[in-house]
Amino acid sequence: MIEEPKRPRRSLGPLRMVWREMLKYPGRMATAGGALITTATSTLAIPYGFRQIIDKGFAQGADPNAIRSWFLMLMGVVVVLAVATAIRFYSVSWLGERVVGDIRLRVQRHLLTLAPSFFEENSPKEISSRMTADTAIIEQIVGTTVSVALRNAIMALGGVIYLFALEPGLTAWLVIAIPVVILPIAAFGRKLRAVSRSSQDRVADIGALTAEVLGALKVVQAFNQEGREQGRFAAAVERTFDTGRHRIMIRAIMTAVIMFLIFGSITMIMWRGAIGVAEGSITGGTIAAFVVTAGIVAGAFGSLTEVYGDLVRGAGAASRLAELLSEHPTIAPPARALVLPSPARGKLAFERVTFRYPSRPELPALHDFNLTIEPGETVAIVGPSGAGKSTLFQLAERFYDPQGGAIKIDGVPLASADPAEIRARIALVPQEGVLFAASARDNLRYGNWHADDEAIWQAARAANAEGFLRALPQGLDTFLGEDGARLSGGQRQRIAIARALLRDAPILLLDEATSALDAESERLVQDAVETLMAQRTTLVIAHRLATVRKADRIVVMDGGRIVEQGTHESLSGQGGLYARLASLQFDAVVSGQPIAPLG
Ligand SMILES: Nc1ncnc2c1ncn2[C@@H]1O[C@H](COP(=O)(O)OP(=O)(O)OP(=O)(O)O)[C@@H](O)[C@H]1O
Repeated sequence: MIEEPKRPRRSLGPLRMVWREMLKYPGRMATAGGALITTATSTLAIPYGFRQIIDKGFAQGADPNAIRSWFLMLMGVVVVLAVATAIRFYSVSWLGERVVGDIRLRVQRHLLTLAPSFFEENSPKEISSRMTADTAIIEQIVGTTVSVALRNAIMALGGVIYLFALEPGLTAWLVIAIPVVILPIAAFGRKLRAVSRSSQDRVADIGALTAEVLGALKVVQAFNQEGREQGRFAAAVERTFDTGRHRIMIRAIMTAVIMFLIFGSITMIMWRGAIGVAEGSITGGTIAAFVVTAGIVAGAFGSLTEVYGDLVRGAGAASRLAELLSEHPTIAPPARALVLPSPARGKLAFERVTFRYPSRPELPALHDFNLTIEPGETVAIVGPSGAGKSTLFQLAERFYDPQGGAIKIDGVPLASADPAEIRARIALVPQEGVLFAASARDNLRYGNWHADDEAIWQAARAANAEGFLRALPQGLDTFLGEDGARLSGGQRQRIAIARALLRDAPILLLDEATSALDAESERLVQDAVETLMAQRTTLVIAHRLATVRKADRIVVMDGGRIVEQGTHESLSGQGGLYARLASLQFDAVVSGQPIAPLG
């Protein structure tokens, strides 16, 4: 949940963004506006009709035809009111849904252009809550609050004018009575909302405490802490009760005060009115119309007092969304992007690259780093955890720009090219096979949407994924479920490999999985990896002995620098970092033990 700011900004300025979105639908706005005015005026016409009916229709010896026409007219007003209300509700709710949909689309489109570093400082969880909670507030503003505000403003104004026309003397009393009634209600309402919020918080505490204690029940029982947990829970229950009692007390007082004020003022006004009727200066119909209209006007003012608070909340939500929209992408195509040479050769070079992650500026992840990978060459990167291996991938994909040096593909510095063009030349196989909640076919085609089933099966075969894909209940149409939960780790990796094969890019960035696989899976994945590496420039973060053996070159990294380079044989004999890492990690593979990560 996005937390409400402690001291909410009172400015309604950010709502301009919402207003601009609404203006894109002038037809709907006009329909909604027309219906709004119609409902407000026909609501006010009802007391006018009452007055006529009471004064004329109920009079002794009245003409039945006149009675009929007055009642028919009143029925007509009621029909207009009902239909216009439906149209108003549909149009404003439509606007609410549409505007929020449009804002969500805009925000998502913008988020997709931002560099990954943005999401390190702004958690995706918080952003997704802005996409749901904040947009829901805006939907309420557009779909309800604005229409409530306008309708009530029209009714309040129209009602007061009608009342003055009807009975100026009584209305003067009413104008004094309205603030006397409304202001305490508004003040109580605010207090009540604050207390309700803290009451909800206390209830949430109870939920959290219950979950915590039940989740750790074995520990609680093993340490004989039942008494302590009972005490903690009892304290939380009492706190909740106290806040609840405070809330209902305010509510009880509020009810008494409001009832007294409302019925008290109505009685006072009726009293004045009764004197008028006795003196013959006011008719019974006028009194009836006056009381009904006064009720409408008071209700309208009451609603208006709530509107401002809602608008402030809406402005807060809009400003949080506007913040996301105003975030500039740090990685963007240059004004005049260089075109990468065609056909692609697949040369990847890091030239004197120095890089620090924006969130850790004090720690260089790469130090004056030089590495050139020739077209078709396979380079295996090994090194201890935190050596900077994954950082090479992040920079090659241009998720970040280095502070010094350059990364070049086929001689073109990444910063001078369009990121989309760079990424089209790279196939990335991440350590964890990322799967989308979609069919197996779409998960594979993520590498290339033009691939037909024949190409998909060919890639699946090459990635050793054909067997399990064919065994799926609906073949390629099988839904892989949230995050591909229905597949094993090894199967997910092979899907990721098949996807990269379909992408058919000249450069392959492969982060070998560190998770232990059984021998059979391991062999299948290894075969698939080898098919994938053939004839491509490959940079592989290696965790398997088979991979480093196959590599043309092994680059050993530590602390963001290259410390050794060579082949498995040459490096094993040197007695350096590689030999140490290899003896710790690879012997296990050789002896058939589960594979442990090298990095
Ligand atoms: N997003 C990030 N923000 C800040 N620092 C980071 C980030 N990613 C990595 N680092 C830091 O940069 C350094 C290099 O990290 P990198 O992920 O490249 O190491 P690695 O060799 O791939 O390690 P491992 O084998 O554990 O994945 C580490 O000190 C790490 O803590």
